[in-house]
Amino acid sequence: MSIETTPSSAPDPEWERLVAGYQNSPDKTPAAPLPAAVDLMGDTPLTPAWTKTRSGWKNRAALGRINTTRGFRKWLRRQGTEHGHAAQIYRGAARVTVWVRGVEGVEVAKAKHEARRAHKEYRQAQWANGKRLMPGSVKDKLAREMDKAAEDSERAMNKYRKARKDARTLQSLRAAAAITPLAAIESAGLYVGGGPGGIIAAGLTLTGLALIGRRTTTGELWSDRDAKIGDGDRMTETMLNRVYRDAKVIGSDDVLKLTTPCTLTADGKAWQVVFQLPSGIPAKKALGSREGIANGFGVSVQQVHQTRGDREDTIHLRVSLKLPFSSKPTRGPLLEAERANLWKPIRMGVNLRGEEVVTSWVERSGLFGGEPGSGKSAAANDLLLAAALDPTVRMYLADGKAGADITPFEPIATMYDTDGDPEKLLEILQHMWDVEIKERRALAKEHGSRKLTEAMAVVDPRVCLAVLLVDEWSSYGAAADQRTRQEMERLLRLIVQQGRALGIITLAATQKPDSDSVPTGIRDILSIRWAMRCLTPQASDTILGQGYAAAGHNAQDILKSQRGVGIYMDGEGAEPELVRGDYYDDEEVAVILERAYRLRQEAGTLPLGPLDRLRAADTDGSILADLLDLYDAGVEMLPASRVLEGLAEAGHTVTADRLAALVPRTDDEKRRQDIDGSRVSVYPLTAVRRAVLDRYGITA
Ligand SMILES: Nc1ncnc2c1ncn2[C@@H]1O[C@H](COP(=O)(O)OP(=O)(O)OP(=O)(O)O)[C@@H](O)[C@H]1O
Repeated sequence: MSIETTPSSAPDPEWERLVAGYQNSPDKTPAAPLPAAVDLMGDTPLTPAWTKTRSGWKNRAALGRINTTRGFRKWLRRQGTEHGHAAQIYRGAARVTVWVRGVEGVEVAKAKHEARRAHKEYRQAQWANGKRLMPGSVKDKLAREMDKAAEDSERAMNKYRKARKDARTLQSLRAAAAITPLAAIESAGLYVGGGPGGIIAAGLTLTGLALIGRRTTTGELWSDRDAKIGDGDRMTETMLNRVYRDAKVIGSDDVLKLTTPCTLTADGKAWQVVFQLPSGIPAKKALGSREGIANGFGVSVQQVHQTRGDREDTIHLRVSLKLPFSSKPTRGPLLEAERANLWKPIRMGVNLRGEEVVTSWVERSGLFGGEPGSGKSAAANDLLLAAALDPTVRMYLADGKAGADITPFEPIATMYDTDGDPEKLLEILQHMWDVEIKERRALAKEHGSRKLTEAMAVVDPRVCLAVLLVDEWSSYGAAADQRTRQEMERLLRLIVQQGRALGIITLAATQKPDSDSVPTGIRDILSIRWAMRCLTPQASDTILGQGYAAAGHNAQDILKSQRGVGIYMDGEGAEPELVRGDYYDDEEVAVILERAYRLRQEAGTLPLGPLDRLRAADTDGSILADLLDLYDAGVEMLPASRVLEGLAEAGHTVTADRLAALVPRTDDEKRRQDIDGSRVSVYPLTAVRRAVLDRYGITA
């Protein structure tokens, strides 16, 4: 049987027909264009047509402006760091210099050391060889050693010279390598573009150096993406939803509707976003879940700040990258201010965004509270020092703690109590009610109004503001008997209520803000509140108002280290915010008060001292004032003859009988005393003071 075969190279028509439709070589024919896809979503072209409209261009321009401003702010922020361009250029120049110097210096130093050592050995060998009286064999040996040392020294010296020469050559080469391109660029710039070309070329050189120095010595590169929160993430929409879900503010299927994107604040200190909560979830729920939210972001509660927007479902969230207010406080403006005007709003401090918080105190009163050392007195100083620098303002100051906080104000205060004495506070309140309020009411009537205003003050110098500070009311309450306490409360309430429109600003400060220490009736009419760190949410609510702690404004959250920081509520209806008061240390307070004293001296508004008031009363008052002047410091009694003599010198004709009638003495005080060896009739200082108080109500 034979099998018919065909050679493999022979054409096979049947096979050719089968593979005719398949090509295994690249197709040279151009592919037919595919038909355009149907625009199912209706979103082509990619750049919507509206962007090319007038308003579209306007929007683009606005966006461009925003981006430019942001870019500039970022650049400015960067300049203060080691990534600033000046720092980069400096680093670049330093690196180039180091490179040009090279490392050959080590070799040269080594060779130099070797040469010195060899030379020293040669000198020693030479010295040994120079000795006389030694056997010839030893002398020969020493001579050989000396020759060898000379050779070694010569060799080491040559080596040192060569190392030095090599180093210089390499340094010159590197310097040429570094300088030639710079010189070439500069010359090209000058040649092509003249002066401007030279400047551009210098700019290029600096850019080159900045590029070389862009890494810090620790190898870090600049990135504005380092604004991370918590575990090191940037705030994103996904993160936000996760955090609010985990904190159980929204359900697991709910999503927050972002009104703005998550962005860094202009100062680069926090992330911020505005969003709407899903339908049916009140802002209160989010505001009350600060701990959970802080936990979700991995930051401390103090770093999370939420405020309600203008709608019940809108939240403004700010997450600070660092603990806010942990840096040094900024310098208050009063140190530089020549004078102040209390009719205008005054600066109290700065808020979280670093913006200044200003408040108008006209027709307002305030309550500052917080645990001891939280910064109440410093905060009160923001108002008191501004008031002091307005020479028209009368100041009434009382400190129940009997501390030293208001002592520096004594020379300019109309009345003050720094002893925590309830009787003295009562005297101040009585004076304000009987004199200040009465005079002011009459003045307002004269101007045909029920209020005293700045416009009236401009035309009538008698119209002015007055500040009443009652620090630590509770201490006065505790030290007073029931009748005095009730009277103090009654008067304070009347002064706050009626003095408001008549230009009297009342400020109460307390360490323990509860209803025992600040009577509710008074607390409710004090409209500006500042809650410094408190020990309980209840104490915080006592200052700010019921329900604020639950709504996320809890002064207990303020850290002990954040002194002078408090939740500030500037009048009715205002959203509370965290504010750090301006701080003036004791020396700064003294400087400001010295200026305040001078201003008042020039304006003639320094308060009358007790002796001035006594002199102004009547002739007897004038005699008593001069009599008090006779008692030098430390003198407790004066002989009657000396008193009569002193009064005659002061221009008063006073007989012994008239003096006895002016200054009544007890039987004990009338008893004669031994003075300079003789028994004489005397007038004790206490008797004179008593007479002044009984007759004129003045404590001298
Ligand atoms: N705004 C502030 N910035 C920085 N430090 C401050 C600020 N306010 C207060 N301090 C610091 O806190 C300390 C205590 O402040 P301050 O005396 O005002 O507290 P206080 O609440 O009035 O205390 P007390 O109730 O005992 O009188 C100050 O000595 C100061 O060091």
